[in-house]
Formats: sequence, C-alpha cells, structure tokens
Amino acid sequence: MLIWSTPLRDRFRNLTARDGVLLRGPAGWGEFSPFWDYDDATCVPWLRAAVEAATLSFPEPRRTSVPVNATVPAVGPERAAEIVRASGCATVKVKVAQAGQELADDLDRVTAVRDALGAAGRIRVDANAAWSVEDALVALPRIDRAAGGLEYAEQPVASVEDLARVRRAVSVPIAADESIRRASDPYAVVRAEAADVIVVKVQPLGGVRATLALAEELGLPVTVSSALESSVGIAAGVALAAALPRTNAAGLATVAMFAVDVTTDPLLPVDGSLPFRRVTPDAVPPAPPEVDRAWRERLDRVAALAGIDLHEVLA
Ligand SMILES: O=C(O)CCC(=O)C1=CC=C[C@@H](O)[C@@H]1C(=O)O
Ligand SMILES: [Mg+2]
Repeated sequence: MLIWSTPLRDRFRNLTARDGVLLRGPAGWGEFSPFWDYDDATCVPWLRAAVEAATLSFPEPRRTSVPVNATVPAVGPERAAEIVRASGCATVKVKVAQAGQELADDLDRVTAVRDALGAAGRIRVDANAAWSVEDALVALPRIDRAAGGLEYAEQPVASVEDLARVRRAVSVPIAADESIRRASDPYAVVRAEAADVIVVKVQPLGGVRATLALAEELGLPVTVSSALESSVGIAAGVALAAALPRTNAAGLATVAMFAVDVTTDPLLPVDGSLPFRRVTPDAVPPAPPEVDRAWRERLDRVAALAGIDLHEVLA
C-alpha cells in the first residue's frame, strides 16, 4: 500500500492539496481517494473501484486513446488562458459560480478561454449545483454568448426537478454530474428528462464495470470525468472511456492540476488525448505522518463496512 499527497497548482473544489491510497493486487494498481468530506458509507463504492482495478484487468478497449478536456478552475482570466494554451486540448471545461465570485468573473474567464482556444474548440461549464433556477436562467444565456456557444452546462442547479426546469427554459444543453454520482436514484435524471448528457466517474460509481453498465442503462450521451485522482486512478477513467461505445471528450486531464504525480510517466494529454494503459507508481510523493495515519484508519473502516478483506483480495 502506498499513500500519496500533493499540493494543487490552483485551488479547486476549495482544496489546495489532494491525497489518497494506492493498492496493489494481482492485476496491477488501484486507487482509493474519496474526498475527506465524504463519510465512510459514501466511500464504499470508491473502495470497490480500487479493488476492481487491482484485481481484474480493464475491459477490452474500443480505442487506444481518448480525447480529453482541459479543466479550468475558478481562476482569473490570464491564468485561465495559460491553462488552456498549455493543455493542447480542443475542449475546455470551465468552473463557474464559485462562492465569493460574481457572474462578471465567470464571463471574464470564459471570454479568456475562448480567446485562448480559438473558434473551433468546445467550451463546457460546470457550476457544481451552485445556482438557483433563477440564477441559472440569468447566467447561462450570458455565459453562452461570452463563450460563443457552449457545448453544455454541467449541474447548473442541485435537484433533478430544477435541472429539468432549467433544461426546458434555456437552449444550452444540460449535463448531470452530482445528480448521477451522489444520487440514490440516478435513473431519476432520465425519467425527468433533466439532462442531455450524463457525467460519470469511476470511483464514486463503484468501478469501471459498474459504470459501464449504468451508462448503458441510462442510455444518454456520456462524459467520463475524474475525481481528481493520481495517474493510477486516471488510468481507470481512461479504461472506462475507451470501453464505452461512444464518449465525449473526457474530464481526465486533471493530473495537470497536481504539483506532483505518483509516477515519472504521468497521464497528461498529448495532442488532446490520453493513452489507454496501466500506470505504475514509481515516484510517490509521501503524505505527512498524520495524513498517512488518517488514510490507513479510513481504509480499514471502509473495508470493514464493505465486507472486504483487503489482505485476502490483494494478496
Ligand atoms: O471534469 C473535469 O474536467 C475535471 C474533474 C472535475 O471537474 C471534478 C473532479 C472532482 C470533483 C468534482 O467536484 C469535479 C466535478 O464537479 O466534475
Ligand atoms: Mg461536475
């Protein structure tokens, strides 16, 4: 077992650092890295995903690489343009509706992204459920104009009912993220016709196979996205995107946000794509002792809750 920790280059999801556990099993390495604000029960599918990656091979890929989006946190316009240019990606996801910021900040950021990206690239935004319906109806048409057309808006509002309301009222396509990965009933999005696209993530949805099955049942166009994993976890996201019949540009270029990765051969985009491959952690940035201890205790608690004997599974 390896425990890693890295600072982030820019604040993201109110985080300035990211850490997690890497587990080695007969098939390779798996990652367990639920965010610290998740309780133990919520972490059970995250552990199942790690165990799957460590014990089973990835499903047969339909493609050897997957296109990815650059991810722009709620930074100022100059930094946003710099991230876009450095990424080489033709699709960019921009965070909007950050607490403490104004719509003007979102418009400046999105305008800078369009300038840096050029006319041909796609721009999507993610509000992480921060708007009310009223806010979304004001903000989305203005951001759509500043972007010169949005591919879609991810989780503009929190509830499935409100997503459906916003979707009916604006011309911008709507993607559901939290309404899929944090929901007890991901099918509610389909029943309510609340989204044009679903965003899926391997760890919160319990692994590559479980997520493939869910995506097939939901039947909507899919964007695979990361949970801000190290390259080990990102490899499982690439495996999912590579196995899907069709996929939008995936939100898997997030190792670029890390100051340090766990490998000397990180999964960073080349010409806007990531290759399908396993990752071996050969340069793990160690966690401070208290973080290391907290992960070991958390892993034990979640494994007990999940009924998983890690010694047996990973041996
Ligand atoms: O999708 C991307 O471009 C990057 C990943 C990403 O945005 C996220 C990763 C981890 C946690 C989430 O808050 C966030 C998201 O909301 O999609
Ligand atoms: Mg999201």
